[in-house]
Amino acid sequence: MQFRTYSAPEFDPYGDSRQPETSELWAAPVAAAPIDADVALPGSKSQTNRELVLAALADGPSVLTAPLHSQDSDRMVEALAALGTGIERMPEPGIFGADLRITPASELTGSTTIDAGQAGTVMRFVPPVAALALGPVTIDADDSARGRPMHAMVDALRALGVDLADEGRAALPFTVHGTGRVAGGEITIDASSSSQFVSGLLLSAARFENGLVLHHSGERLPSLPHIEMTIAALAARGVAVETPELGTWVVKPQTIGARDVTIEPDLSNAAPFLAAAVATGGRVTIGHWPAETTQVGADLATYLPLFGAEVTLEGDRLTVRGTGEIRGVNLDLSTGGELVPALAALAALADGPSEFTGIGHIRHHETDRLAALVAEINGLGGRATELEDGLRIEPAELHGGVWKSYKDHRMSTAGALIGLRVEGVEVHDIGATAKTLPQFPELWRRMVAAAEQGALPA
Ligand SMILES: O=C(O)C1=C[C@@H](OP(=O)(O)O)[C@@H](O)[C@H](O)C1
Ligand SMILES: C=C(OP(=O)(O)O)C(=O)O
Repeated sequence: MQFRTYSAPEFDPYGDSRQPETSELWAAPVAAAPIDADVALPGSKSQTNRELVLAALADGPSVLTAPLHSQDSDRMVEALAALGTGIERMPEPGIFGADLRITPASELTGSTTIDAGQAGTVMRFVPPVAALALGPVTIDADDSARGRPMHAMVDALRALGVDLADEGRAALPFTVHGTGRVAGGEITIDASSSSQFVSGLLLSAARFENGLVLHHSGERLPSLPHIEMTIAALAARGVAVETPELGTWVVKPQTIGARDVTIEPDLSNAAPFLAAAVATGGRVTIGHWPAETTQVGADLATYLPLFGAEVTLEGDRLTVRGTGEIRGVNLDLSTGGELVPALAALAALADGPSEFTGIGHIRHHETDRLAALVAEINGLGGRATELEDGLRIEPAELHGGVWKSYKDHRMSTAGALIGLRVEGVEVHDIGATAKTLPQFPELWRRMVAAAEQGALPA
């Protein structure tokens, strides 16, 4: 018998991840001394949400150890449970919440509504799963996220033979009229606004009757490491994705294997913490750093030395030491758009000019991140300008003021980073960090406090 045991967290040391936007201003703590801290981080959003989808489509139960518990992962759990997946919280939670046991539905069922919240991974990974369910599935998102691009997914599903009602808008909300089967076949999409269209289609493709031959036709393809993460997650479950040429992926119809997986810490959420060491000439160490990973946050180990930091990896502990100097950098961040807010905040504190390019697509993230970063950095006296596909940030004396988050978790953490060095920065809506890291305010407070009291254990 199918069971649906997912319920509100009994163990949630940091409160409800569904917390509403707060209108309060959060006084960003100033680092009175160079940061000197060990920081432990919860699981990767991108890995958690991929493994949840694959576990729901697999041929038997899977256990996820150390998954993320945040708004984005909660929305994914709820979406898959609404389609009939059994998701059970295991006893004896770790410091960041319970492990999860996922039991696939014998038949995915529709006649339900799914709320993607703000999660790009839910809005782009779940529609193909909904197409495999029997009955209509309406997918919606927060008001602030309804404008995020969905046309590539709408067109792709229709080309694969799926009946989809979108009132001609190619945007959320829309209804997928699942019949319990997807024909599949060969299609071409333009994924230049988000790699998540490719990942979302590949995750479900092995369950399509004819598999999938997917071509990307746009002028650029951002976030390639995230597509590699999708391919690696599929490979670990026995599903081969062939890439006969750049921009083409082939998946044959096959079984997705059940598998127990330990989720890595979220290395993109490591960005503001590691950058804090650079900003204050201090030290931050993050434990459980994976030796090998497809997470793009691993590139921080090559990016931060360009700003003047020293980076060392001893065992599974990555340490960043600031040298007191913060250099300007020129970086193509097309592979790692989600690192931009933290690196732009660091650049705003640098002694020389910086340029970040290859990131036009981040105008479609939680907010238009190029416009938001320019507005907020300049609002504190900085000198940031928008480029066609990026940002230029020149040195300037910054002053305190309100830093707006635009409901974007990475804007909130970028404001906190500047606030370490600039007195009087008040972040509007630090609660936005609940999207992927509900513990952020507490972890940040402890990191800053550790500067005066000695390092906290990871
Ligand atoms: O597949 C994923 O898990 C993600 C892919 C990327 O999306 P884009 O390609 O839209 O930038 C990234 O920015 C996002 O945070 C997570
Ligand atoms: C772009 C991001 O999120 P999403 O998965 O919602 O696209 C992000 O976390 O930086």
